[in-house]
Amino acid sequence: MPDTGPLLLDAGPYLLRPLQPDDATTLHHLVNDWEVVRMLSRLPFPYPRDLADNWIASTCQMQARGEGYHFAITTPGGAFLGCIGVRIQTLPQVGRVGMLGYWVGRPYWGQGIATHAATRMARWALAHLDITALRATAAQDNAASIRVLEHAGFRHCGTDRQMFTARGTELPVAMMEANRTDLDMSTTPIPPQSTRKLVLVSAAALIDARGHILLARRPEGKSMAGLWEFPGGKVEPGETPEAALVRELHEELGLDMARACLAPFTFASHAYPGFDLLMPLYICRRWQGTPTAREGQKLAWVAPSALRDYAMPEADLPFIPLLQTLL
Ligand SMILES: Nc1nc2c([nH]c(=O)n2[C@H]2C[C@H](O)[C@@H](COP(=O)(O)OP(=O)(O)OP(=O)(O)O)O2)c(=O)[nH]1
Ligand SMILES: [Mg+2]
Repeated sequence: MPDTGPLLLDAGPYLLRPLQPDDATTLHHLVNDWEVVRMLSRLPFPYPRDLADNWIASTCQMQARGEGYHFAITTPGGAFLGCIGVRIQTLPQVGRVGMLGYWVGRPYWGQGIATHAATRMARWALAHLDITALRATAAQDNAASIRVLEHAGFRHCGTDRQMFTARGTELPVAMMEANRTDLDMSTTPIPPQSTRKLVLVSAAALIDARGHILLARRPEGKSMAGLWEFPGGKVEPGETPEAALVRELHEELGLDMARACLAPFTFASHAYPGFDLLMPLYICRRWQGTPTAREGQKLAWVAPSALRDYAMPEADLPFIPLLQTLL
């Protein structure tokens, strides 16, 4: 067994420690959740209670034999949040690699826990284990997990298909890899919350007499080029969100409208890899002029039921069901 140093790791505000037999009840309670299990390739659903005991016992054996290292993710106070682990595999041509896997209980989603844990675990594994690289797979429909791996410094290295026991079918997966040159072992890659940039963007759902919504396709050269968005743009210093939107709709589409025609509808709050987006979405049914693509963007009037056919930035996805309900 390699010298791994103490197996109590700090992961930002969380802790990683080896699994213990008395974790079984909480582990079972959190993992026996369809939304969790459906993203994990080898786990059955329902997840039987005794599997939790057996799994924890097997992680102790794997660790003793130097075959795998599995940790509980906890708060500093010891509350159990999820699991993360690396299992060593020897692949032809590649040699020994660590397969990274993790899950976080649904009540704790959206807090960056998996990112902190994966970031720490990846660095720990490459620093302490005799492996050439770490690999991980995530179902293609698990965007959150793919983002976690990207944040932790993994690169996309291909696609594959994997059996997902709970879903009873093979699914496409993203294959991701990180080696020692991918990860800057000396620094903590997650910026502290205070250094992340918050970007305020105002956007509009322009709705015509038929109840269709105007989408604009972000042009080449802009970030997220090719995705369909709600027209709008960044709020400049000193501007109100409404004034910014009136200005943007004029600049981008040649429309004129009164601020009073913008009705606040909902907002998006989304953590992109490089910044946090806060984006109020206004509903607008009255304007002057005909929307004209002034920035080389494509425009489309889209029926609410067809919104899902247009690839959108991740931040916008929660808008779709809300607009479908409204219209
Ligand atoms: N306008 C708009 N931006 C969105 C949407 N969804 C989403 O994630 N964004 C992101 C993309 C950008 O990072 C940011 C808006 O930036 P932008 O590039 O459109 O800003 P802008 O119109 O002021 O243009 P620029 O002068 O900065 O190039 O918000 C959306 O539905 N509409
Ligand atoms: Mg814009």
